[in-house]
Amino acid sequence: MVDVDPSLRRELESLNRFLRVKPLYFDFDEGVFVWLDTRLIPFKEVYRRTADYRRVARAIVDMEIRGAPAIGVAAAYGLALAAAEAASRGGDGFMEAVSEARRRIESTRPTAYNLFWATASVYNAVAEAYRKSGLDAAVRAGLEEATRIYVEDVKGNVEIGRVGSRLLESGDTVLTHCNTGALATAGFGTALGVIRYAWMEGKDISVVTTETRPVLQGARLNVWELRKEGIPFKLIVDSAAGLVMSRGMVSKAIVGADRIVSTGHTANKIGTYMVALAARRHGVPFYVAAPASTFQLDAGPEAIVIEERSPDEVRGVISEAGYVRITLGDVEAYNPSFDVTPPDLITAFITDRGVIEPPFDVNIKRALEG
Ligand SMILES: CSC[C@H]1O[C@H](OP(=O)(O)O)[C@H](O)[C@@H]1O
Repeated sequence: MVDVDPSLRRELESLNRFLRVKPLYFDFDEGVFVWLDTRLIPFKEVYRRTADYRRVARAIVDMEIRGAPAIGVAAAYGLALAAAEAASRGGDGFMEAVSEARRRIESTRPTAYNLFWATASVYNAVAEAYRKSGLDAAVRAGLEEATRIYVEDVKGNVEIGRVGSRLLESGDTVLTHCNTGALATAGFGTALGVIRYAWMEGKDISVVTTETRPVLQGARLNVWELRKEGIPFKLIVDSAAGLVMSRGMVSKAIVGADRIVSTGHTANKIGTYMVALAARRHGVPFYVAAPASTFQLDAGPEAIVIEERSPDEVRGVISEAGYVRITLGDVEAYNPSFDVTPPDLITAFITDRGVIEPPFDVNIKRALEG
C-alpha cells in the first residue's frame, strides 16, 4: 500500500463522475501504474501495469500511451516510480538515479511539451522533499506531485470542455483531427472534451473525424470514443478534409496540440496544418484546445522539435489483424509525426484559463502568466 495525502485520494474519487474511461491511473494498493494500450483499440481493450519506469518509457515510445496530456501524466508517474525504486536501494546515489530516470523518460518523444513540464514538476518535488526530509518524504512527494498532475489534467479538461462548449451550438458539425479525447489525456479530453461536454449539455452536434494516418488515431480511437458516447459522426480519409469544408459539411474545426509556443505557433498531429489551411480557405473557424501545460511560454517556434517516427508506420497500418503492410517493405518512407500551424490560421485557443484570441503573442502570456 502506497500512501499519499488523503485529501488527494478524495479528490481523485470525486473526479470519477467525469471519467468516461480510465485510460491510465495509479493503483495505490499495488503501487503500480496502469494504462490502456491504445495500439489495440478499438479491437481489444487491454490494460498494462508496471512498477518499472523503464516500462512506462517504452509504452510512451511505442505509443501504447499517446496524446500530449496522457504522456505528461505517464511521465510524471514514471518518474515517481523511479524515485521509489531508487529509494529502495538506499540513499547512496538517490538523486543521480532519479536524474537518470528523468533523462530516460525525456528521451522518449520530443514534441509534446507536457512531458517535459511533468518531469520537471515531479523532479523538483522529489529533490525538495529529499533535501528537507530524506528518502521517504521524497518518494511520497513524487507520487503526490504526479497525482496532482493527474487531477489537474482531468479538472483542466473539464474546464476546457465547459469553456469550449460555449462556442458550439445545436446543429454544428465539428471536424476534428487525431484523437484528443479520453485516450489522449487522463480521461476526459481536450478538443474531443469540448465535443463531449457540449453533447453532455444536450447540444445536438455531430462530428467529422479524419482517420489520421499513419497511426489512425481518428479511425481507431475517435471511433471508439464517439461510439461509446453515442455522438453521431462520420469518418473521412485525411485528404477529404478540404472537400467536406468546400461543400459546407463542417461548421467548426477543433484540434488538440502537443506544444504551443509564445507566438501561438502550434505543433500538432501531422495533417493539422492542412486542415487549418482548408478551414481558412472556406471560412470555417479553426480552434485549438489545450491545457496550460501544453504551452511553452519562454520560447518561439524554433523550440518545436518535430518527431520523426519509424517509416514502418507509413508502410503499413494497425488493423484488426494487427500490423498489416500496405506497400513494399523496402520503400523509402518519410514519417514526420507532427506539423506546425502558424497563428494566423488559428481562430482562438480554448484553454482551462478561458478562450485566448489574437494577438496571441500578447494574449497567451496575459492569460497564462497572470
Ligand atoms: C490531447 S492532445 C493529443 C495530441 O497528441 C497526438 O499525438 P500522438 O497521438 O502522436 O501522441 C495528437 O497530436 C493530438 O492532437
